[in-house]
Amino acid sequence: MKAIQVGLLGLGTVGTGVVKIVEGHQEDLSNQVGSPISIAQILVKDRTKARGVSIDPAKLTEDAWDIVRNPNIDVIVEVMGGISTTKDYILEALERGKHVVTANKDLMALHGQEILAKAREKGCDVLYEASVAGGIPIIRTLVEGFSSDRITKIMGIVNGTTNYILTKMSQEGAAYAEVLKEAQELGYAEADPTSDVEGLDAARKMTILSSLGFRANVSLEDVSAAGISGVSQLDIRYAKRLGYEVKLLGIAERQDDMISVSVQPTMIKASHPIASVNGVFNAVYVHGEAVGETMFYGAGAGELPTATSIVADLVAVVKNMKLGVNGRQAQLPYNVVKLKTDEQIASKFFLLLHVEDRAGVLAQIAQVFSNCDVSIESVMQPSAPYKSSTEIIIITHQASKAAMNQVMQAFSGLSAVREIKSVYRVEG
Ligand SMILES: NC(=O)C1=CN([C@@H]2O[C@H](COP(=O)(O)OP(=O)(O)OC[C@H]3O[C@@H](n4cnc5c(N)ncnc54)[C@H](OP(=O)(O)O)[C@@H]3O)[C@@H](O)[C@H]2O)C=CC1
Ligand SMILES: N[C@@H](CC=O)C(=O)O
Ligand code: NA
Repeated sequence: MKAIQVGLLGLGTVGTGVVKIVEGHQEDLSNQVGSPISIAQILVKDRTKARGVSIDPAKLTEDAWDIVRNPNIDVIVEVMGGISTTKDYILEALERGKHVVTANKDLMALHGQEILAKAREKGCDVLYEASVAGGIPIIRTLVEGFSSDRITKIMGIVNGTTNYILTKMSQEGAAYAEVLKEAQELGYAEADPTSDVEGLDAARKMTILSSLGFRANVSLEDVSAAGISGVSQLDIRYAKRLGYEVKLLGIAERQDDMISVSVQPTMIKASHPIASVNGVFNAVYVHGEAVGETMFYGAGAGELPTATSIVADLVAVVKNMKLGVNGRQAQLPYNVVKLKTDEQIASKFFLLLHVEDRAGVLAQIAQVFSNCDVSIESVMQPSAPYKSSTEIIIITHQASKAAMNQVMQAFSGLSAVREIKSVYRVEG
């Protein structure tokens, strides 16, 4: 039986995992697809570098075109990362009739529609399960499992690095920079970890999830993103005291034909299942009109979990090859995005203010909320380490983002408010 020939672009954290799984599970894999799977060629930057797996050096190349233009290669597995040049390799591979499996959320969030359109034109598969929530089969779930439903909300912890950092800060009081370094050493963080900590990686993943879940042409510019670099130990302590956890949440919501997609550090009720997702683990909560609430949990990054999704996609491609149905599954969106305005996006909010500690200040603060038509759910004045000033924590009822912006603006002109220390969206 002729082996399926795979060209592997990249032999880093994920690529090494792919080699281990394809080799270690070879018998199982070939039983499922009816042919052996062989990794025929591998792209690396540096052929002399020591690798975590034993590789026949003759398979290594430093020139991607050797693989992309190799007529014997059936499937390209892209785990090298990067956007512009990588897109050229993938489009050329598709042009030549090769199927593509990729973990590259940066590329799929920015150029997914173009790549999927080319795949469809050429009758090729492009599968990208590993690109969101590493080892959790969430893309397959949205596309196939929920094909019968209308999804109204997707809420996810989709970045392992930031969840790892927030968990260590919350459970061990660890310092941000130190934990980020650990996450990098463990292979969770992106080559440039700014995209993890500033929310861009999660925004890219939410672009992919919301496009698939809402079957709409969501683009990265439609997603508002904020990261965790401003989250302090104080915020985490106050959140806990009030029964919340701080998590970097991607939140995509749909009401009729209006949607909103955002990524931000969020205070989530400790009793919500997503609040107990810790460490490098990811979770995606999906609400559908018919199914109600569901949640999917697992490792969101790391060598073997991510490689599991890559190899599962490889199996799907080969099964399609056997059935002669490649290229039929590329999901092109058929709903046109209408983004909610700030007046239409509503949530509860947490505010931590540093204010003057004298008569009438609380009344002035309450007046601002009243003027902006924002209703207060609770107020707390914890004991704070200041002399003539104090801290006030306010949790609002549901309020529009626009109304909260007005509140902030009013506070910045109020002398009794020395500083708006933090503002969080509140969920659950
Ligand atoms: N790490 C993870 O947990 C996850 C990663 N991903 C995505 O998977 C992809 C790969 O990530 P990861 O394995 O962590 O990355 P690494 O940096 O560990 O590996 C990248 C690999 O690609 C090779 N490479 C990169 N650029 C070039 C180039 N221009 N020419 C030749 N070879 C090149 C490198 O070669 P060399 O080894 O010689 O340096 C290396 O083997 C990324 O898109 C990432 O976002 C997705 C989910 C989880
Ligand atoms: N850097 C990413 C890796 C997976 O996509 C993360 O931390 O989740
Ligand atoms: Na996944």
